Amino acid sequence: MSVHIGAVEGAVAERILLPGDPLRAKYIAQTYLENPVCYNEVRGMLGYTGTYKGVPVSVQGTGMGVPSIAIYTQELMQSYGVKTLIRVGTCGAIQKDIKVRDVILGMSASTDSSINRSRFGQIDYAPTASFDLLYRAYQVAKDRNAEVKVGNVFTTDLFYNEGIADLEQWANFGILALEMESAALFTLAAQFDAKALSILTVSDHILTGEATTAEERQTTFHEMMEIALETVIAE
Ligand SMILES: O=P(O)(O)O[C@H]1O[C@H](CO)[C@@H](O)[C@H]1O
Ligand SMILES: O=c1cc[nH]c(=O)[nH]1
Repeated sequence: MSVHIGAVEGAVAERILLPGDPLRAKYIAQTYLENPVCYNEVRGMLGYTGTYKGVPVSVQGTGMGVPSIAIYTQELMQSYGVKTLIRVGTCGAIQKDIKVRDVILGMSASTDSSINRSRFGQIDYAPTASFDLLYRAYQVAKDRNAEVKVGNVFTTDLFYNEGIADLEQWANFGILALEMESAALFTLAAQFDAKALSILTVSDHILTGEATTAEERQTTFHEMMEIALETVIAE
């Protein structure tokens, strides 16, 4: 057991999907995994292990934001030996040519979070996904004829950022979408010599105001879930 995860040793697979929403974790486990067993209910942050096409795979909710995902991913790698981590999250698009429900592979994650400034002082570290996972996910998407966008996402501490964030500047510098966890995931995976990637579905468009419902975010982003599962078992 670790501080925030109640699983016994060996109960978590080396390969894991990480949605922010614990009910998305439950949905993925019950929809895609064979014989899913719930290994964690501490704080309602559900975690399951089962098999996907015969390969042991876990799926663990991480909660929202950098501090929350940092706790879960560090404990998963440090206490349970997790080695391959794919975030399956939602994001808000800030580019005109990206639509609601599009899938984004996060290659890198810029951030306004202070967490890496605490770690690295004046150095601007560049949180980067695993090339192996990114390449594999891109191939999986192409084989399925799924269009994916690949690029730099923005991990923000502020979900409600009206009047604070300069979205136009971020868009002009190539940011595809905003979310709240990838920079921490990529940084910690590097520290623990693990591989990480973020696969995101656009749940809302920040420029147009188009949005999906909580129910849709929980249960309908199948393209992202299936690309992630096919990628994680190939590692
Ligand atoms: O849908 P998830 O994976 O939680 O991701 C996004 O949704 C939450 C905000 O609504 C943040 O966690 C953000 O990163
Ligand atoms: O972090 C997020 C997630 C979805 N939509 C947003 O605008 N921000």
